[in-house]
Amino acid sequence: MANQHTLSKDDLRKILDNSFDEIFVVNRSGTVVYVNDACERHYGLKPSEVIGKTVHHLVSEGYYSPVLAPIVFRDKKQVTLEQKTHLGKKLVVTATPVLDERGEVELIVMNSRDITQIEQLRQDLANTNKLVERYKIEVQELRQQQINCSECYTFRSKKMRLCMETGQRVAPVNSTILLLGESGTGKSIFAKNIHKMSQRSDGPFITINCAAIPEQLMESELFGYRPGAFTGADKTGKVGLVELAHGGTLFLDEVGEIPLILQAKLLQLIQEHKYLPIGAKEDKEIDVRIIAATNRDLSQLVEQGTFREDLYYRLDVIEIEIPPLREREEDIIPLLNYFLNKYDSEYNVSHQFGHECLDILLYYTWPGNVREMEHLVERLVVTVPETVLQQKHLPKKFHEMATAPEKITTSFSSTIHFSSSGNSLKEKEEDLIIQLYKKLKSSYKVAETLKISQSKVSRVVRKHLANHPID
Ligand SMILES: Nc1ncnc2c1ncn2[C@@H]1O[C@H](COP(=O)(O)OP(=O)(O)OP(=O)(O)O)[C@@H](O)[C@H]1O
Repeated sequence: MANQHTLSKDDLRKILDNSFDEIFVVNRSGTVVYVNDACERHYGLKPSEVIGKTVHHLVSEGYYSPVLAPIVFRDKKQVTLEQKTHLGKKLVVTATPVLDERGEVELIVMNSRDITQIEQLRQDLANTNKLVERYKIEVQELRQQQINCSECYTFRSKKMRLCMETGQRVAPVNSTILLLGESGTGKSIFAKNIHKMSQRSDGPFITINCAAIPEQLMESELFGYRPGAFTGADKTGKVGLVELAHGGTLFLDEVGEIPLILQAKLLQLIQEHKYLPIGAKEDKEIDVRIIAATNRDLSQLVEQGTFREDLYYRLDVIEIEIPPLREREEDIIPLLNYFLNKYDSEYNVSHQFGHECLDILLYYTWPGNVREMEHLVERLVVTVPETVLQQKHLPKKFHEMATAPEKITTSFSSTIHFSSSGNSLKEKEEDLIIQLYKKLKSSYKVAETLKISQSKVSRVVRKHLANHPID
């Protein structure tokens, strides 16, 4: 190569030919006057096959498109565009005009960079992102299934999903959990699931129903006693339920019922992981995680003086409230089907819910929550010989819900009567929904007729017709 300051024509050619980007020069008549070796990669043509041809010829032969030169000749400005070649390459081409002294385009220098690979990478990345999104959904579904499968926990509602997510988050730590909720909402099964999701899952899960053990027996049942601890005691002593839970989870159901005199002992157990069995001289150490549940308002019990405030705060480290079934109607059908399958396979029979029957069960407010539903479904499975469970198979209270108080006559228009002229629009709308429901006996049909959502119909019907507890 020539000295550092001057480059020969050959040097310049070498530099241009070794440029990764294509350099493509056309003169004022659109004829290619120079192209470097990159053109072989882009078009599969040697420079000698391209030089001397016009851009129009190359484009009409289909080597690449679109053509940039005419735009640059017209605008006399730099233009950047994407081009595709017949070899499937994607190029980003910047065409720069070189003007003569009269301001006319003398040459156009085009610089083309192959972005096929970048494009491919971009495409791959987009596909990967799509895959990641899909996997995220699959993982979420698997996690949900896992939750559902462990202890057969069934739910679809957002409210229950949030509860479960909190449960999952706190399962691995040892903090005490307080489960709140009406009777039958599923607090015990929820507690079992937390245990299953915790590192203690191989250990025992011991339930103590504080309301079921007579007060005078509770201390010995819970904490056990040493041999000969008191008159009438078993000579070998007794292991308490608390000790049985060692290495696992102790579930204190209906904790609000625990007698005041035992609350101090429970407090010590939670705070120090120690307790004194009856008749023992030394405390016993224990490794348990405590989950407590109540359907009572513990703060009110504290105010009334029947529950220790310090114990309340100790229990209430993480509070999870399980909503009643009437506040999560999306769970009703999945739970009904879950129990139907469960009892059908238990009793080796086969049933399905008829539409009207399902409709009625959807509007029902379930004062006894999931427990009430489970008992009802078991009863239906056992007592109904037909395959399709119908309205007539339901207990009496459900029939009342479905019966219209006024006689509904033939045509739709003749049967809709607003009950009072002074009603608000909302009341009138509800009135219409109710009357139509009494006629059509299906929320789906009402929703379809009035072009409103089925859940709205369901809400209104429940409000007006379904507040009868069942037997
Ligand atoms: N989401 C659910 N999926 C499946 N079964 C459920 C679900 N929720 C509750 N159950 C079932 O409903 C019944 C009542 O639930 P559970 O005993 O857990 O309620 P609870 O809130 O602890 O009641 P209580 O306050 O009266 O002790 C149980 O048989 C339980 O297995």
